[in-house]
Amino acid sequence: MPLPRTWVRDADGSPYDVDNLPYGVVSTRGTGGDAARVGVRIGDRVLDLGAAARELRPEWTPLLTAPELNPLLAAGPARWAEVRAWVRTLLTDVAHASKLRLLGLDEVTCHLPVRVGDYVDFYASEHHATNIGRILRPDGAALAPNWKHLPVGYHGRAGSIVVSGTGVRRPTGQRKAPEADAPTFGPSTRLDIEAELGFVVGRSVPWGERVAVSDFERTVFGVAGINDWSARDIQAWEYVPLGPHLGKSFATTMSAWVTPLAALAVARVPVPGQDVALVEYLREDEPQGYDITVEVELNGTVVARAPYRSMYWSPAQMLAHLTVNGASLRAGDLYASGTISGPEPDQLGSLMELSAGGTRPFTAGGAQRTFLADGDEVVLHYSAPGARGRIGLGEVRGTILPAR
Ligand SMILES: O=C(O)/C=C/C(=O)CC(=O)CC(=O)O
Ligand SMILES: [Ca+2]
Ligand SMILES: [Mg+2]
Repeated sequence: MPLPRTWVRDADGSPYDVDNLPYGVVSTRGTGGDAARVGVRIGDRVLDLGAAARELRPEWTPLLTAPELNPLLAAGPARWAEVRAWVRTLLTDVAHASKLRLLGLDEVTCHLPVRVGDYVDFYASEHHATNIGRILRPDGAALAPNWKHLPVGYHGRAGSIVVSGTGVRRPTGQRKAPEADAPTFGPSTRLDIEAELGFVVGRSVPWGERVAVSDFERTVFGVAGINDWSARDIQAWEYVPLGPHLGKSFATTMSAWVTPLAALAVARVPVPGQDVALVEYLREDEPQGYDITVEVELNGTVVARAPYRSMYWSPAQMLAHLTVNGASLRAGDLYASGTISGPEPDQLGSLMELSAGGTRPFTAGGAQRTFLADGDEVVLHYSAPGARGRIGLGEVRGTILPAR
């Protein structure tokens, strides 16, 4: 069966074709702007879904005219499928063209797409965990004894999640060189990135219930790009024994576009292989990940291509773990995979790894770098195989502003 074609100019065959259709929240630029509402990206345009609902599906107005995706997320998987099928019809049947409003990407402001409730960050890459473990704990085992028995994670700070394009202020805090007697206070000198994949929860799950690994696809709505900015000097001094805190809570950048799982069916791949027996709630017949690639660009130079398909833990296992103690989920909760690093030296998702703990500078944008300098711009580009060529999952962009 031939794949449906869109009537939207230049969108057919582009990374944002009708097989993709990620959701965002947009308002129109210009005098005063207008109210933020849901939009769908098609080519280099945005379908105003709020306006389409008002005109054509008034019963869906509450889901699609909100300034956040949360009402759509909360509507559940049957509704997600209906809305997606409807959008595809609108964009493939030219009879609808005159009733729709398409906005240029350059005409809109993209807002944080989700009001994030709780945010958890995992540590699911064996390559990353091994590399970081060696750098932070050179005298211990690279992987802690728990690492292959449960997806290690911590609760992050939802309130400092910002949308792609937001400037990131260099944080100030305490840090202590290993040989120093006492800590000092000042701007971080080891500011880093972490290229991650975020999973946006749709279905609410009441307090006391668990999510089985088999319920992943009806619980998670879609994925977003995440940069978990990390101040390595602050982190190294503060993290014992409770884990990451102010070294990470100052900012986390999220892509403007949330790609529904429905768009990623072609990108499903088995995880590389889990080599220890797991307790029952983490057992998945064939744990599946995604063949998503993150290109890490620093000041215009691609410094790494991080392969999500190399992650050890599957997103379904992370979700099952997150709720096994009865913790509830709300529409709009977010969990991130942890830094994506592959086995090769050009597949590392943090500068800490790319610079061997700050000991081996590399070149980006014509200059030497270990960690980030003020004014540096980082862009993470996400893509995956689709039904006809690669699909785009948006970008995560941020420029470092000097410390206050
Ligand atoms: O091993 C540690 O002490 C710290 C690890 C991290 O900083 C990584 C983290 O935030 C989780 C991840 O992104 O993989
Ligand atoms: Ca992280
Ligand atoms: Mg962070």
